[in-house]
Amino acid sequence: MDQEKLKKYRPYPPVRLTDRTWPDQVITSAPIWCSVDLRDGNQALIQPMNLEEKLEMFQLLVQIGFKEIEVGFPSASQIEYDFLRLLIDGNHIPDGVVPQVLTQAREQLIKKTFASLKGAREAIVHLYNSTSTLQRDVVFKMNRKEIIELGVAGARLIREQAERTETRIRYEYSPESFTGTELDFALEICEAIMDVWEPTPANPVIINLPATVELSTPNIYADQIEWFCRHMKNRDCALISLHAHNDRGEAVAATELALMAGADRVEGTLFGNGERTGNVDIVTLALNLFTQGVAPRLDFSRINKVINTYERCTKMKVHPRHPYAGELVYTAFSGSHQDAINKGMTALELTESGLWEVPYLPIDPQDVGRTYESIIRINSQSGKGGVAYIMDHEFGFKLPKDMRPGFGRVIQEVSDAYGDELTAEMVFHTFEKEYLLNSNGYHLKSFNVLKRHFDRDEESSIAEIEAMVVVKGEEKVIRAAGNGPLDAFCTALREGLGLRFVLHSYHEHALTRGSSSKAVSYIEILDQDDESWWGAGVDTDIIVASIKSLLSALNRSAAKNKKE
Ligand SMILES: CC(=O)SCCNC(=O)CCNC(=O)[C@H](O)C(C)(C)COP(=O)(O)OP(=O)(O)OC[C@H]1O[C@@H](n2cnc3c(N)ncnc32)[C@H](O)[C@@H]1OP(=O)(O)O
Ligand SMILES: CC(C)C(=O)C(=O)O
Repeated sequence: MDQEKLKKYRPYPPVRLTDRTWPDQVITSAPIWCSVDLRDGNQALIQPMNLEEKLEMFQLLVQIGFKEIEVGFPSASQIEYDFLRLLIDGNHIPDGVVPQVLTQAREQLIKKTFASLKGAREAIVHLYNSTSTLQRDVVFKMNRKEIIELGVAGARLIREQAERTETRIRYEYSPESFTGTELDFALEICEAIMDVWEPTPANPVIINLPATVELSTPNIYADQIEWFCRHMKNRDCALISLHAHNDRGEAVAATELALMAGADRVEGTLFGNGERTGNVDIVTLALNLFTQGVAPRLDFSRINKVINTYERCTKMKVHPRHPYAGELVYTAFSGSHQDAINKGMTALELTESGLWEVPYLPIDPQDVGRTYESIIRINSQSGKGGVAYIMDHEFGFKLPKDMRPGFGRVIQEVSDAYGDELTAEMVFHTFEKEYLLNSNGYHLKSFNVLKRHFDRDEESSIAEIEAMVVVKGEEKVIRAAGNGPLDAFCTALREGLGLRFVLHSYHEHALTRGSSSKAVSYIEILDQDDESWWGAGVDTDIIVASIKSLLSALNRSAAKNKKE
């Protein structure tokens, strides 16, 4: 980049706080949450929500468990005002949920805000004015004293109005653009406002310290919050609230560190909707707590429902890689991840610890209402572990470990040629084509066990079989005896058809999914060149499944020799 352009920017100054304590703190409980989806989120939409959408969003927020919801800026426009009226007149605000409204420190706006609240049981009135050096100079053209007077005048009017209404009013003040404000000045104006409102420990004020624009690394926001909490008078009369924006992509981290630094409350939005790069994402914050074993006191156990309502109301899309919620966040395409997840899921079935410990998956998808189905998806980056996972979890085929590399290579070839993701059905179809339906060489027409005797020790067990096998379109009857039907069939193939191979390994299991009465058999042979070939066969009769499986291996070997 052009070096000259760097001269336009300067580093953010650190906070002088050498004895900071927040790095040693651990978050052990959820903060008070306040959703600002209907105000900060809504004001950033290309098409702000209409009344129906606002109501649907409000009801979603209530279902999630928010107890404080900033429902708008009722003095700003008719629709914002009407929404307050709809909530109050329509009795849509459940007990225990407090609506919050935002206003500037301007007389007409404050009066209209109170008019909008008529009839509400309780409300938080949120006053703000900008305090940063930049806004003082450029927007307000006021010095520090005048900015304090503006805020204090607004606070006085709010108190007067609050004393005249039946609604129980709680107060909130934001020195807007706090992170662009000198800390001592932010403290001075907040204390001046608190002097007007006279909060008590039983009736505390909310002091909201917003990173209106995210300007620094998260540790500096945490330092600012710790500094503020340590220097303010009457700390016990205030709830310190955070309101981070995501301009540097660090809003979640900044909020977490600032909670460690002593804040009590968080304002944010679902999926981080909000001005520019958005507000802090409450879904991520809450589920980050959840994965540490801390109750988030918000319910995201049906995340898809939350996504659907959010997308419908805001007309925004949740990114496929959004933490905890994105379409792809519980999916591994790459081979080594799939292998590790497959092993982790299997280990989980065996452990009694009750702990969720699966590589690459920090949360159990089922805890947010997602299924395991999409954990592993197959494309050209995938490996044998992922393919085995799909065969097992989607279709109930537990491929023997030594069979997996061969089928993995088959899938790799198919996905390379296809150039796109393979669905689970395509994986299974490939398995069927490669192993179960590959009857182009030897094909079983009939199979009979003529005589069967077995003793306990299998020392003098004997079986005689007769089978009709179609070889290149021609039916051939073969017979032989052996110590079991499979052994007899091998001998019949060698003696009757002149085939040369050795049976190397054998596996079988019942198929529990789909066709519950069937079994699958997997057989590995070594051909005349000592090369290994796996086959598979499915049947209601396990012996027939093993015969089919042997023919499958022979056919695969023959097809390879034909190619050469
Ligand atoms: C960081 C945040 O998200 S803060 C919330 C921002 N949200 C919104 O602004 C959405 C809703 N706002 C609106 O619809 C409009 O801005 C309204 C209705 C509130 C006000 O509208 P208008 O008065 O017509 O216009 P506008 O917003 O441009 O007013 C700017 C004036 O308000 C002053 N002002 C801005 N913020 C404040 C404040 N918090 N307290 C007092 N005065 C303020 C400005 O200094 C400016 O004064 P000037 O006219 O003397 O230059
Ligand atoms: C009004 C304040 C809290 C705000 O939205 C911000 O600073 O981002």
